[in-house]
Amino acid sequence: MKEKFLDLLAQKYDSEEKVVTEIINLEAILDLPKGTEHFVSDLHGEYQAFQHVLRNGSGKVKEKIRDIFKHELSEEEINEFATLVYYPEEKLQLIRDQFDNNQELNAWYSKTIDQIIRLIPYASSKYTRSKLRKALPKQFVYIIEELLYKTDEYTNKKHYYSKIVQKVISLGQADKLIIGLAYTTQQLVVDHLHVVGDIYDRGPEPDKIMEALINYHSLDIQWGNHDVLWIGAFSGSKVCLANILRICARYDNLDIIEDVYGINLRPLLNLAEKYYEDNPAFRPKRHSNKQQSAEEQLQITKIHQAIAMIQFKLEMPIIKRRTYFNMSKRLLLEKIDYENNEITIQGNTYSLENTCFATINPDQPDELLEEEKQVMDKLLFSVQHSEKLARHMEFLMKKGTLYLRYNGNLLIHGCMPIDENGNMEKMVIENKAYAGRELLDIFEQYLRYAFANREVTDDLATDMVWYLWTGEYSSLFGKREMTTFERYFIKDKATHKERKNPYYYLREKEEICRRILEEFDLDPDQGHIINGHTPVKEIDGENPIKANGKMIVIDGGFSKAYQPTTGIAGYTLLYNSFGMQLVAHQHFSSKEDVLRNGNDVLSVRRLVDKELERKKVSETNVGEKLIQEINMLNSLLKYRYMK
Ligand SMILES: O=P(O)(O)OC[C@H]1O[C@](O)(COP(=O)(O)O)[C@@H](O)[C@@H]1O
Ligand SMILES: [Mn+2]
Repeated sequence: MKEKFLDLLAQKYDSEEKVVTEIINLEAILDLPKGTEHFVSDLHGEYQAFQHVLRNGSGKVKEKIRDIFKHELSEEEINEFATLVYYPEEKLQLIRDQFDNNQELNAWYSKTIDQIIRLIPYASSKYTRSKLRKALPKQFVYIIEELLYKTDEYTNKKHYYSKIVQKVISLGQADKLIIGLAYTTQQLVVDHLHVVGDIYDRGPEPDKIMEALINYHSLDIQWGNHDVLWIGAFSGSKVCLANILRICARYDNLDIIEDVYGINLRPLLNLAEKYYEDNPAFRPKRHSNKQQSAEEQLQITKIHQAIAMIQFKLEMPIIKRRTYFNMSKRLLLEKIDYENNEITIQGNTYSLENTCFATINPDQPDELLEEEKQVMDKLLFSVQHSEKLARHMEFLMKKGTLYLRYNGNLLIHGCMPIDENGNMEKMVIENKAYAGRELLDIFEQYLRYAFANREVTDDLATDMVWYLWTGEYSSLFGKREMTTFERYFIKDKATHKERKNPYYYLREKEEICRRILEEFDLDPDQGHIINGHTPVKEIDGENPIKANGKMIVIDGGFSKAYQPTTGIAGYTLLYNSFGMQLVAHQHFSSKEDVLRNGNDVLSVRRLVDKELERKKVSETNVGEKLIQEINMLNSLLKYRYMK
């Protein structure tokens, strides 16, 4: 077996020199400082704010510019230059408009090309030449390398370099070169991105975030509860589908469904028009600047009710067929006194407000009307046949996992379900108990199975994806129940409360975090848990760094809808060879504001951890793989060349 494998490897490395060169190359990489990891979470459709953070590397781009040019450029010029690196196309356009003759513009080009060429070696100092080459704009690799590797000792070459730059400008290539190098810089500053969940829902442009991620050079995703809801819908779960439509209606984002993913909402609208009226509890949240007519608002309000009622009905058969989901408390449509418009929950009776029960048969409240059934069948068909959605969901599956162990840290969107004593909570699935890492692994297996078998819509795997959205032992939800029904129909706020898993107070304790890290076979002295999911209320003095630095919560709320409660516009985390830094972002106004005023509200930094010695690639996940490769190549060297 081993010989067979080595024979195959020998096809690629077909000479002694090739094997040796690769070994030397890999050994050299192991000795380089580790690349910068960038962590973001809870993007919630806020593409503009997200891409800004992505483009500025949470402040790293400006930091590099400042390091090099602080003695040469004013703060204003540094801001200008940084903006050019973030948004090269738009910034170039603005700059071109400022000059009224070509001579001045060309002088600007020449100065700028020189500056950006000086930035590249600094930004790439941690990488091999080959990695840098891969990050360069392809059409200009030769020219850029000539410019990069100039040495001042041969002054007679100086003329030659300025000739190259002049030629680039006179041939009208300056813009393209600057744009290419700006993206190279962005790419060099962050080596790898982690998206710790919740790309979808609430904000208006999750699809654009997905496109940006698809085009990003290196990343992984830990699914959030909202992401699995979309995966569930695509995998055939009608209740997940009803939920995503309900949330889109609630946040006035139905154009994502219709215009972006091409799903026809007409049948749903017809149903909604037939059975529903205006209803204050279902009017869309006004959080965008979108202009909307009264008629449009009314339509959305009706759709919102139609789909919410379908959702409540669809939940019931699942709760009944999966008793171990332990959700019988959520069979609310059965607990309603339809004559008196009241509901009794755990012995307390509440009157119901803003009800819209026209499609409910009180004798069998979970029964869908024939029309409702047809609407859901059509919607599911269109969802599963949307090419764009398929591409986005496939990418989520390819890059995503429920949790990730990476460079000693545990990345997980929500929580590890634990009890008051910090023990891993057990869930019995099909007569077998699972807890801790095993539970998360089985959840992920079900999710992958549901995705692979999309034509089946009511098997355990498909139901389980919905459980991940709302079940008490879901590591993504982390609460005991979701009180959507109560929030629509019951005034008493006490019924709206969603009790959190004990994890959310116990994670303040170092001891608990250490136990969880151990559960995942991670070194508790070295590792951290990195969570998203729960907005950190900076406004109330909540600290995102918990448990003596073992726990870091980076959901500061990109989501505009949640910013008033957090008082901040999101946290991100950076982890480079010197340690970890938490970055707090202020409210992002707009790209236009950044472009015109260089307004790039500087992020506050908090040091999470400082490495005593600079961390090298050899100590990382990537390093581990490289060491394995080196071992294989050494075996090949022995086997083939007797060395
Ligand atoms: O703010 P909304 O739209 O009412 O949503 C509230 C619902 O969202 C959730 O908080 C889940 O979403 P998050 O993952 O963003 O917290 C539920 O627990 C809750 O019922
Ligand atoms: Mn979440």
